[in-house]
Amino acid sequence: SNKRLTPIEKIQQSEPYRFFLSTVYGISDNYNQINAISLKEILSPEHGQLVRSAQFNYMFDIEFLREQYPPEFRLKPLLIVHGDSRHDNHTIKTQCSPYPQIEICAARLDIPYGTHHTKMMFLLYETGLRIVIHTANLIQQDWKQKSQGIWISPICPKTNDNTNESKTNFKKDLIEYIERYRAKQLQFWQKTINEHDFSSINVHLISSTPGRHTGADMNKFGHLKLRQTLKAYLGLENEAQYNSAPIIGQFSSIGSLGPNANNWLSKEFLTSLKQLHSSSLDSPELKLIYPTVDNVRTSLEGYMAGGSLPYNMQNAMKQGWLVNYLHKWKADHRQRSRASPHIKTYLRATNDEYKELLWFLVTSANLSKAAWGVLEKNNTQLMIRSYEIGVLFIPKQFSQTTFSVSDSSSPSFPIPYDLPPVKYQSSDKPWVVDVAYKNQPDSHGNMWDPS
Ligand SMILES: O=C(O)c1cnc2c(C(=O)O)cccc2c1O
Repeated sequence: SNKRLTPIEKIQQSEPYRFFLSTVYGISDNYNQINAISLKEILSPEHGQLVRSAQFNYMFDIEFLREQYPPEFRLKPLLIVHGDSRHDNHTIKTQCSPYPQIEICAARLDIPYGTHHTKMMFLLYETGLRIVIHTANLIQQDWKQKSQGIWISPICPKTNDNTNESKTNFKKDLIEYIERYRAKQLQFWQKTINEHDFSSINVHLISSTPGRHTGADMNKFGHLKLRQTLKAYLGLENEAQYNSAPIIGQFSSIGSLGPNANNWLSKEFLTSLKQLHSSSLDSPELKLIYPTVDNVRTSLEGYMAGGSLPYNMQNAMKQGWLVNYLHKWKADHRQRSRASPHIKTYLRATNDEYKELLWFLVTSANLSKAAWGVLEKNNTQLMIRSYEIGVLFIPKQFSQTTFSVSDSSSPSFPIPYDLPPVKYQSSDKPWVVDVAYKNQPDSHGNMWDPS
């Protein structure tokens, strides 16, 4: 149908997953209705009377952000949580100075090269508290022609019984995440989260906080939290049939992964992604989705899209072995093959047909040790450099054994890209941000010369 849905209709229709892609300027409107939402629609006054909000992110354009709030909400208290003086954040104070209602919290980054990647909103309405966890910076270009992922919680009602936990332990995990900032401006929000009933939440929280996590803390963050959650909740009957079930990682940047796959990717990291009780010998296929140079060149933004794909030559040249794992960005079924991905997702399918999923994760975390953590000191500590946050969908929490992907059966899971993934051709190269591309013009007729 060509009916334009209201923000509330979009959220109702997205049940039970509540997982959206950002709307894209330049594709047919039909593909911006179902499981697609804009920042203005997320902040729409339709959801209720806003009391105050908090915006966790990496990059901010405060004027742009304010414009996305309805005029009547622009005077409400707003807390900005950012990483200390990274990127253009040293201008945060300047951008916020005209607005006394905006408070600023600089997240401590005690480990070098860590970043505050987390992208999250706390929206406190008179009727309750909504959490939004997503992948987009708060700048216009991140919400215009890219593929971004967004999970929108129900509005959790106020309660005086602070034990109202979800079956996924979401409330406790979120409070533990916030506590790691050790920031007084977040104490109000810790208290507020505690005072709301989270029992309607059906996703697990997978977050990262900077630190050298040991002992009981080891499984609280990063890839060990994912490993432990999958182990505890996947609960598969005769799981042996899934030992070689394929795993997909999809992201918008890649860190330094070491001289070969065994260094971290296919040992430590893959062990967490494939977590099933039986440590079977068959190793599942790990397929990685990351844009080719041609994906970027032919995208709606052209080479400019590559500015948000900061995979640098210094890392790329050390890990040529990675190309064998790489697959193109292709999202024809969502009409987003040209909407460059800034979303990050990880999933496991039941088999090579990719008709059903065992689990699905949308997160801020790219493919890097800084985001997911790396085991140190003989596997007694997990060292994480950055703040990250994401939500994990497990079929059991939705009273299903697997998530159906085919549109036929409902409620099919709204996957962001086409499955099965398409391997790089021999002529394909991964996009690298700091090299020039001058032999073929992009969709705007421009070349890319970063020097
Ligand atoms: O979304 C993010 O958290 C994020 C973080 N970092 C970058 C960088 C960089 O760190 O150099 C360059 C370009 C885009 C991003 C970006 O989008």
